[in-house]
Amino acid sequence: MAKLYFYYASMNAGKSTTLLQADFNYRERGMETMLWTASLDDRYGAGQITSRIGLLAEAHKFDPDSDLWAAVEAENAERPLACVLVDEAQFLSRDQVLDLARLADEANIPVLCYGLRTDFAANLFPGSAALLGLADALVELKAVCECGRKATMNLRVDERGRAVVEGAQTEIGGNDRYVAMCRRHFMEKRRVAAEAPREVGADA
Ligand SMILES: Nc1ncnc2c1ncn2[C@@H]1O[C@H](COP(=O)(O)OP(=O)(O)O)[C@@H](O)[C@H]1O
Ligand SMILES: Cc1cn([C@H]2C[C@H](O)[C@@H](COP(=O)(O)O)O2)c(=O)[nH]c1=O
Ligand SMILES: [Zn+2]
Repeated sequence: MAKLYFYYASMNAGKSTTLLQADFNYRERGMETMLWTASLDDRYGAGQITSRIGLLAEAHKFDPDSDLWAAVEAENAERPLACVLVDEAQFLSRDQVLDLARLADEANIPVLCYGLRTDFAANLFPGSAALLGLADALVELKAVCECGRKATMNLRVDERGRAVVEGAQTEIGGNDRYVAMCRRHFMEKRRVAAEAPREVGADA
């Protein structure tokens, strides 16, 4: 029976690299894959999965209205799929995760999702919460904090590198906006930022 996998990590842990490697493994054996990524993450051009080490591939784009069940079923009828690979899975809705689970259960297509566990405030993303609840297999990928511990958290920083403790959950960015850290250093940086006196004119 096919499974729904969730490969989760902080930023910079090699999620996109691992996805592209898995895709390559299937395709070099002559098997068909279907790649997806979030349309809102347009750092490298919408509809492209790019890893920091330079690998890249074209992908289908999902947004909150995308019907993943219908799109994958239609593709599978054209060319039988060995698996479906989804990057930026934290941005899936709960209903979309339910559709991915159904693709594994009813269409027998393995679905491999890659994404963040938590946001800059240590809260689960909707897609991650649904995947943690529904996936058959949870696999943690690892990044390293500046202190050498496992980096499980994502610190959002401003242009001067100071922690940002408030804001919208979604803010697209890369190494300029986020630093992967262990929990201890994540908490420490956020506490320092929360206690720092506000700059005069900061709201102007
Ligand atoms: N030039 C490079 N050569 C080898 N590894 C690199 C290079 N640049 C970045 N990396 C590594 O690639 C990883 C980030 O890969 P990526 O797939 O983009 O991460 P994620 O999708 O989890 O944010 C990090 O471990 C980083 O150290
Ligand atoms: C922590 C956090 C991240 N995001 C965004 C920033 C990036 O565009 C993606 C994650 O990219 P990855 O390197 O492929 O893991 O998610 C966000 O919108 N809000 C957050 O709190
Ligand atoms: Zn640390």
